[in-house]
Amino acid sequence: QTMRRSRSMEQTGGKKSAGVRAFKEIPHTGRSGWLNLLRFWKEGRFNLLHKHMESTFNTLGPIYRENLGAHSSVNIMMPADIGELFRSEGLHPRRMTLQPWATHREIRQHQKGVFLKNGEDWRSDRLLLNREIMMPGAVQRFLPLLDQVAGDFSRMLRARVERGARRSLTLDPSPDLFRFALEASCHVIYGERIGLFSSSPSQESQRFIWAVERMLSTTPPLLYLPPRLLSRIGAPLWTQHATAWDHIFTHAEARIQKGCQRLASPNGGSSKAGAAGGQYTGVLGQLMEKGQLSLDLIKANVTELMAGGVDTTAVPLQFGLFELGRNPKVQEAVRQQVRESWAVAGGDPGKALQGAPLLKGTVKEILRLYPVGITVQRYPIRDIVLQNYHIPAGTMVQVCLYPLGRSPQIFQEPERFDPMRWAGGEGAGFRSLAFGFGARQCLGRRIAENEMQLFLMHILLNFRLSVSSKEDIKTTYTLILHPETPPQITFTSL
Ligand code: HEM
Repeated sequence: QTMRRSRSMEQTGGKKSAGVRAFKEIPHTGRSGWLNLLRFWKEGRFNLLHKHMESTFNTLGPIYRENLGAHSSVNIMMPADIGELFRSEGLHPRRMTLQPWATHREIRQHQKGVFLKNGEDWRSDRLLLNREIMMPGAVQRFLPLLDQVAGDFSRMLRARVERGARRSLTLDPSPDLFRFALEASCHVIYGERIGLFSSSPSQESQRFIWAVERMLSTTPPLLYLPPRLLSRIGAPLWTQHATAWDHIFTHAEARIQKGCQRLASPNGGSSKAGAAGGQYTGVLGQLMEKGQLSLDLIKANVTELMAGGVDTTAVPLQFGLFELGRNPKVQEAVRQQVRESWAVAGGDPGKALQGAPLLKGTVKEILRLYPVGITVQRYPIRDIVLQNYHIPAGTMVQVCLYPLGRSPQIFQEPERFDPMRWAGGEGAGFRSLAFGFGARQCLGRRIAENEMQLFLMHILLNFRLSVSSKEDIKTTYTLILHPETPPQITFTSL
């Protein structure tokens, strides 16, 4: 495909102006969405969507259109274009609706949380939730809870490692990482520890972890087919998807009921918001005490937070342990800073993180190379011009995070795992976007960032990490990006 542009656009410096005539068609991967979808299906390309995007940008240039089934998007990756998209997202930014999720809520008559809502309804709920999840005061409240879980995880692992004669253990840490992330989510959201680091974690939790994985993996193929039709004919894929969601709702419902009972008990509530006997009782407790959201909306949002909060942190931590293991010098530099900071922080997790900016850089670096969600979508509310192409208002524009993070046009030596790069100017302006951007960015961002940093802090204080092979990990996409085969990591006690 040749990528020709409007001459008059180039003459006006890329700004749409009165002199602009026809805009050329954006390069595309094929005109028919249904033919494209069939090709995707036949070639098993759904699981390699991130690689497909990367190679398409290499072939067609920094902007292209893709039609898949009934969906059509303009795909972009350059920071300047993303900035322009952000400026046109409006007061109620919209991303692509995950229709199978929405259909599940409608069929089961559940309320929708902020992930699925739009317009003023979304905005008013989101502003209330921000106060309990995103604002600095909320972070101060939940930081000690995350620190406790991360510290306990390290102690549990240390005890296992030291049971052997060699003070070292090689394992696939992914099952432990999922337990860590679920334990951390339950502590922050319900104010409750659920004992997942014991030798016999509950079956209920194992089922929850399984259900989230199944719900995620069945979403991408269902996105392109009409879920209402599939539910009517009882298609197996739809049945699996809906059953997985039902499990997730049942798990959340049980925890919420427990939380309600605890808060209603004589010493459960107190004059302090969200506190039971002066104790922080998690996001659920805060929301219930404030009473600004109805109980049904609290349930809907808490369920979404639980569904969105486990794999999204557990999976990048797998990649992170691997990258630190295969880059011993980087690992040592981060550990050095963490040790110094920990020594002066006096057990205060907030202070410890503040004094170790390389931890923040490490998390950014993990998400640059392995963004959990590979795209962020927006529908601009006004016509915009990207790469000299005219994009009408209402077009779905996708920011493609995987190609962005690995582009030599955007990052120097992008293949190098280098947390230091974020300390310099390289990070400025729409480059670190794994959590999205603007008012609609990830609601769990502060939880996730702190959870991952504290996890890595305790691991680096206790263990040296190594890997037997430095080969790149093959990745696969099932709504989130994860390793095709989880890497083995060697933990050696320090
Ligand atoms: C490394 C971990 C995570 C990553 C990379 C991530 C990424 C994202 C992204 C890209 C979005 C869309 C943002 C946008 O459209 O601009 C999003 C939305 C969201 N995320 Fe996360 N997420 C992570 C962890 C979490 C956690 C731990 C939770 C819950 C505790 C969570 C809950 C949500 C919710 C509720 C939304 C929808 C927000 C809205 O539409 O207003 N995420 N996330």
